[in-house]
Parts: sequence; C-alpha cells; structure tokens
Amino acid sequence: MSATKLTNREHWEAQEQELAKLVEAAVNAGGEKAVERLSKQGKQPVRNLIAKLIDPGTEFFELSTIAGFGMDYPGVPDIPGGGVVYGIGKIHGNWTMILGNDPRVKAGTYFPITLKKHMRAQAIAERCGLNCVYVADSGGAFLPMQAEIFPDDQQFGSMFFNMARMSAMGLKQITLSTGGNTAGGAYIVFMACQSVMIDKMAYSFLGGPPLVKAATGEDISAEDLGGAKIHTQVSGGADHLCKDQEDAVSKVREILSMEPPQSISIHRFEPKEPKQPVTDIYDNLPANVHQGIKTRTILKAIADDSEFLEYKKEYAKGRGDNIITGKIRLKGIPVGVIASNNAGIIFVEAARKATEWIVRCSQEKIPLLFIQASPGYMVGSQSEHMGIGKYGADMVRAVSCAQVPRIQIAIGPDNGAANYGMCGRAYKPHFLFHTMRSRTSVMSGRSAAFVLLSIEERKRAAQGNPLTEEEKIEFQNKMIAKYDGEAHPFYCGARLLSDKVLCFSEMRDWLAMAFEVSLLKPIGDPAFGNLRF
Ligand SMILES: CCC(=O)SCCNC(=O)CCNC(=O)[C@H](O)C(C)(C)COP(=O)(O)OP(=O)(O)OC[C@H]1O[C@@H](n2cnc3c(N)ncnc32)[C@H](O)[C@@H]1OP(=O)(O)O
Repeated sequence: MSATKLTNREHWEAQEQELAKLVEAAVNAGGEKAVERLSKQGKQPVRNLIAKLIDPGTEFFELSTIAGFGMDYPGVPDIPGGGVVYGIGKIHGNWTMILGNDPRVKAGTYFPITLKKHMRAQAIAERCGLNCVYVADSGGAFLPMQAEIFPDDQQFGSMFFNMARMSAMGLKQITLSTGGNTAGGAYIVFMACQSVMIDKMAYSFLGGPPLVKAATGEDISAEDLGGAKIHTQVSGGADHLCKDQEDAVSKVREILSMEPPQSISIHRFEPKEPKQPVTDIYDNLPANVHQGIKTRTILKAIADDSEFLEYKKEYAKGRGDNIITGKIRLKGIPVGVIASNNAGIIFVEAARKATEWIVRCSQEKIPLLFIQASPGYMVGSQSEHMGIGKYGADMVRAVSCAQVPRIQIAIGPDNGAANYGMCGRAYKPHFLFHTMRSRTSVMSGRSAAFVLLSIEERKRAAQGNPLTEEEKIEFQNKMIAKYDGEAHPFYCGARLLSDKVLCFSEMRDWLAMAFEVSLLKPIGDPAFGNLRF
C-alpha cells in the first residue's frame, strides 16, 4: 500500500474512533450509577427495551445518536443523545419507527433539541409510512426552558398533532408507557391508537399529586391518581395492563403482529456484494478534506458487484465530470447517483448534466443518491456569462421537485449553493448522512476569513486605525477556527443537521436500509415547473 493510502486509512480510522467515543457517551449517559438507579425502579435502559421490541437477530438503525452535545443550554452543557432515542427497526418483518425517552437524561424531559429530534423521527415516519412505537418515560417539558419549547409550531404540542394525523393516515401509534408521563407528556399515552401501561411503574395525569393538592386540596398518590390500573380499568385512557417491562414489550409486538406486510414500490434485483473492499474508501479519501476525490472508487466499494453504469462519462471532461452521474444497485435496489468528483466545483456542464439526470431518474422512478463533496458553483465572469446562475437554479429546481426518494451523504466540503443543488437539509432529502469527512458551512473558513477580513480592514481604515499584520492573522485564524468548528460533523450532528454520522464501513448497509424504507410508499409522477434549459 502506498504511503498516502496508509496515511488516509489511519487518519479516517482515528477519526471514526472519536465518533465512537461520542456515541458511547450518549449510549452510556450517566454511567453505571444511572443504570443502577433504573434497575432499582425495575427498569432497563431504553435501548435494551428497543432491542427486545425488534425482531430477534435484526438491527436497530439508531439515528442522531450524537444529538445534544455542546448545546450550551443555560446550566446544562450537554444533553446526551438529546434525551431521546430513535431509529428504525423491524417488528414482525415491518420497518417501524421506534422512539424512546431516556429517563437518565434529566428524567427524559424535553429540551429544544429533544423536540427537534422527536419531530424528525415523526417526519420520517410520516413520509415513509412507518408505524410508530413510543417508549414513554418523560417528565414532560424541561421547565426552565419553557419559552423555547412550549407553544410554537414544531414544539411540544406538535408531537400530539403529528400523532393524531399519522393515526388518521392509518399509521399505528403505539405507546409503551414505562414511567411518569406528566402534564403535556401524558398525551403521549392518551393520543396513541393503543397504549400499554406497566403496573406500579407507569402513570399519567394532566396534573400530578402536588398540583392536585394545590388546586383542589385533594391528597392522592400518583398510583391512585393515574396509575396503570386506573387508566386500563377505570378511565379507559390506556388499553393494556402489563406486569413489567418484558410483558409490555411482548404486548406491543403482539399488537403489531396484526399489521399487513410492507413491500417496496419498485423492482428489486438480486443483491450482490461489492467486488471492491470497503477499505478502498478509507485508503482513497484524502485526509485533507479540501483535496479532490476520485468518487468512482468510492462507488465501486458500495455498489452491488462494484458496478457503476455511468451516464455521460465522456461529456465535458475536466468541467462536466466534477459531478458524475449514473446508476448503481444497493442490495438489489436501483439507485440514480449524482456525485461530486475531483475538486467538486460545479461548472455549467456539471450542473446541466446533473439536472438532466435528476429529471431522467424521476421519469424512470428511480430513487436518487447525492454524494456531496462540493465547495460550490463556479464563480467568475466566464461562468456567469455561460449561465451558471440559471443552470444552478435549474439543478436546485430539479432537486426540489423530484418526486423520487432522495438521500444525501456528505463526504467532503458542503458549502454555498452546492449544499442546495446537492440536496441539503432544506431540500428535504428522505435521509441525510454525514461522515467524518463532511464539512457543512456557508463557505470554507478560509473564504469566510478573507471576506470578513476585507470588511474589517475597511472599517478600521475608515476609523483611522488600520489593522496591523498581527491583528490580521489573528482575525483570520479566529474565523477559520470558528468555521472549522461549526462545519464539523459533530457540531452538525449535535444540532440534527444530519440524521447520522456514518462510518465509511457503514455506508452500504445504511444507504440500502434508507432507500428501502424510503420506497415503502408509491412514487409520485414527475412535475418540474419552469426549467430554463
Ligand atoms: C407541556 C407541559 C408539560 O410537559 S409540563 C411538565 C410538568 N412535569 C412535571 O411536573 C414532572 C416533574 N418531574 C417529576 O415528577 C419527576 O422528576 C419524574 C418525571 C417522575 C421522574 O422522577 P425521578 O425518576 O425520581 O427523577 P428526578 O425527579 O430525580 O429527576 C431527575 C432530574 O430531572 C429533573 N427534572 C425532572 N422533571 C423536570 C422538569 N419537568 N423540568 C426540569 N427538570 C426536571 C430533576 O430536577 C432532576 O434533575 P437533577 O438530576 O437533580 O439535576
């Protein structure tokens, strides 16, 4: 192996170890002490319950595990995992959205990031047509931050709005209540299509005993006010009484055993393993994230049979092939690819080719994979006069209007309007994945430092106090550090700008799962509005 490849491989393996540490911090929030505390209450950590909910021997595809780190909420620097766990797993063969509060993180209460994560899970479920299971164990709103979580759209009330509407669409909303779900949190039990409560462990009420005492003078225990027996035998607010968590898990599985089987809406070919090893990705992605990439190698390491049927391979070489287009199969699922290549700068020819391919795949009803490593569209008079603005806009329009499932994975720079054209978050891809090589920001730190420095220089010169050379360097370094920090996959993952930071070795399995889930609903017909051509 060449020295460069070895350097690359070691670099990315070390980077992914950093990721593993952060994931571990979320999974083991509170450490052994927190697990012991749960155990005294007869409870298991929520991920253990989820592992039992899904079919034996299958994988739980947990999303956004690194949410909530470094949020700097007043007095609470980290919310491990955002305080809620969610992901997709199979229950009786059907892909199902499973969410669970993590009571080890401030009693499973809802911070702004918790809500954002909960909403994202529901949005994926609604879009892909997944039944939902809620493992509910939450103290409700995190009260010190009520102003940022309570009344607005996409805040606390939206959880129940979403449950109601998904239920009306025929998507089952099942709640397994395994703790105190108080006040607003109680609706997660009462809004469900079917609710399972655990005796002497779960309770739900709009106002807890202290509030009742204050409001009416009534002295009553939590159990007598809204315990599992009260709601399953008296109020009718819940439907199944279970003796413990194991019993409750079995009941939820039994309820969902009556669901019809799912199938994907397009033809699936026989899956084949790639011929190229996954280590090719580690070896060939430069450790320097600003260095160009050879994306065909990456595709060969994830595609069935390492086959990439390239579209317009010969077109406008050196400009058009900063995006490569074509088809691969992922575990038998045909996928149209739009991938950054080389330096990834999008020239007119690349934008036109990408737009053409998006339209073509939409007509064929083939889902789209965007592999993003682009620092932006080409600037300058030649590019402007050739119409980069309008062709870039065409690409953005095609991305926006394509009815087929679209998934983005970033493996390099993700800047400027290239974030839009390559199906960034605002373009609502079904799933958006980052890797340790992705860097998402409006521009690179170096460019931002240059632009901001020129503004600062003008300002200081006008004040008659021009910047010294040392001040200029300090200013630039500060700006680069800020941008590098904010573009990093950890920063973005903490804020749910991605659905997961994937290891390169996970790309094939996760993309195949994501396409399969995204294809459970029928694909609409193409309609693109006013493309300029
Ligand atoms: C939309 C409207 C709403 O949701 S209003 C929300 C109203 N919520 C409530 O009244 C619930 C109050 N909390 C409780 O009753 C208990 O904490 C429950 C949820 C039963 C959990 O009890 P337990 O397992 O013993 O944990 P704990 O009390 O030691 O709490 C652990 C840490 O979490 C905190 N916590 C709890 N609830 C809230 C809350 N709603 N807002 C802010 N913080 C909350 C506790 O203070 C405690 O924090 P710390 O670990 O001591 O720093």
